[in-house]
Amino acid sequence: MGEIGDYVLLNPAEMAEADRLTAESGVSYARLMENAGTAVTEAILERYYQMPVLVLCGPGNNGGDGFVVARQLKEKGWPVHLVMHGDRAKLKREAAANADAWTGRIEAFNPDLVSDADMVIDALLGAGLDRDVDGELKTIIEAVNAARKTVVAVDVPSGVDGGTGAVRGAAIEATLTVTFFRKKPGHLLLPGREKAGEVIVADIGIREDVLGPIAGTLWENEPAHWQLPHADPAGHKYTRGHCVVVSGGPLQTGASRLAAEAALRSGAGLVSLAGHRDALMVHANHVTSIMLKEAPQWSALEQVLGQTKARSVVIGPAAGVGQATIENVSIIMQSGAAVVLDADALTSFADAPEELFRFIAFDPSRPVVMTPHTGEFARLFGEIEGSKVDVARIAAARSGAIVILKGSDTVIAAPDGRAFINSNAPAILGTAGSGDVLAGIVGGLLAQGMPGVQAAAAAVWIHGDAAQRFGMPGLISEDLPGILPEVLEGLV
Ligand SMILES: NC(=O)C1=CN([C@@H]2O[C@H](COP(=O)(O)OP(=O)(O)OC[C@H]3O[C@@H](n4cnc5c(N)ncnc54)[C@H](O)[C@@H]3O)[C@@H](O)[C@H]2O)[C@H](O)CC1
Ligand SMILES: [K+]
Repeated sequence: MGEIGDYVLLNPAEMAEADRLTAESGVSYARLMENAGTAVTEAILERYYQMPVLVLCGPGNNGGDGFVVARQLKEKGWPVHLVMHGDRAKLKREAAANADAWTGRIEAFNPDLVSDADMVIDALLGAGLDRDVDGELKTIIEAVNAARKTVVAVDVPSGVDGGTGAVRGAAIEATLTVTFFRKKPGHLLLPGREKAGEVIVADIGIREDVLGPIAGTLWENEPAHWQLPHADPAGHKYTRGHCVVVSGGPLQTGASRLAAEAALRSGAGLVSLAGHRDALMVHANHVTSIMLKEAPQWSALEQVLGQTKARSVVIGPAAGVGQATIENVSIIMQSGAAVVLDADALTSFADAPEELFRFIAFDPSRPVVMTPHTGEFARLFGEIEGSKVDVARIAAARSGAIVILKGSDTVIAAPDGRAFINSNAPAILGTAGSGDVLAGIVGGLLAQGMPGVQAAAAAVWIHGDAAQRFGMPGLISEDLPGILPEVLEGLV
């Protein structure tokens, strides 16, 4: 496990600042570019035997890195062709110097060069991408993608915005991307993540201490960021916290039961399902260690929360959209318990999101975590401009809740601006009930007193790791709670 700072993600402006601070400390840009090219060459030599390679260089420093790679591979005896897009005479300083040091030809693009190569090095555009790709550049990118060669991208696949993961017009589909110093958000956010292939981070001599002044608040979600609650040897089920999960009606009990099972498996000392008697009778056919508490309406739920001393409450999974859920949310928000708002608990406020945000503001001392997918998110927050990280951060600030914006690139954002991009979730996790399990894991961790942001980030990672451990097609949500002990054992 690394340090938190290892997982910070730098957007292009922050990366430029890292370069500048490094240059100030006496490491030249020429040295950084040489090191960048060398890192790419080494990654290639570690993975591949010699083969015919086409290096594509663009008009900026990304192209400069390409000239370094071309020179080094040629020195190793590789057959290298090199194409430059843009005007050779306009290359600046270090890029121009490396173009001068290239002893081979600079060729004009022609699709046969792609067909004749077995590997393509993509050094067309990196952090300097500032507009959509079109014209010859787009033709080159499309020709490379159509040829299905091994493609090694320098820094980011050209056309992917390193800050947001957006594809600007067209983007290279890389097999391997070698980036420098730290990953960029665009390596983890879709669709950029799918274009990048394997991502490796190379040390090019940028000093670690430059991170201090940059002080990024966006990280890849990794266990280094959180500490699971210790099971105190002197503790008992009451000290490990009681999580109450609100049930749906008798024909909609599965979702809340999945959440309850996940909460218990995540280490909550006690878990209760609360709802109508009819629904509890259905649950009774399925659960053993989970308790059942009658709470046909908000006033009874208030009593249950008091009697159980609930430390966390999960509401939403098939809870029903409408007034009853709104009233339940209102009562839960005043109980002092940490709260997980999912699914129907979010949709119930589609017409009056400000009312929900007022409930959240009742008591800023207890965490509220909301777990929307994109549809639920839009119902509460409308259309927000920006990357998935921007959007989640704005929603967290506006609502006062910790927002888990779900997807294969789930983003966790806190009202104070801290955010995490999760990257360990396999595609098999997109299955019915998967979100209910996630809500339950968050509830289980909150019941044990874990701070809200950490509980949210840990739950998302644990959920992804459980699916990875299942590792086969055919995963159903019922499989997940049973895998949680294995995941948790790996973390303590
Ligand atoms: N970060 C580091 O420490 C180091 C980075 N290196 C490499 O440098 C690039 C970033 O270089 P920069 O010159 O800033 O940008 P680019 O090479 O990505 O491109 C700028 C160039 O491209 C033009 N341009 C932008 N968008 C388009 C477009 N859609 N179509 C056509 N042309 C476009 C723009 O006008 C400029 O002319 C970084 O990624 C690293 O690879 C260092 O070499 C090592 C140190
Ligand atoms: K590139």
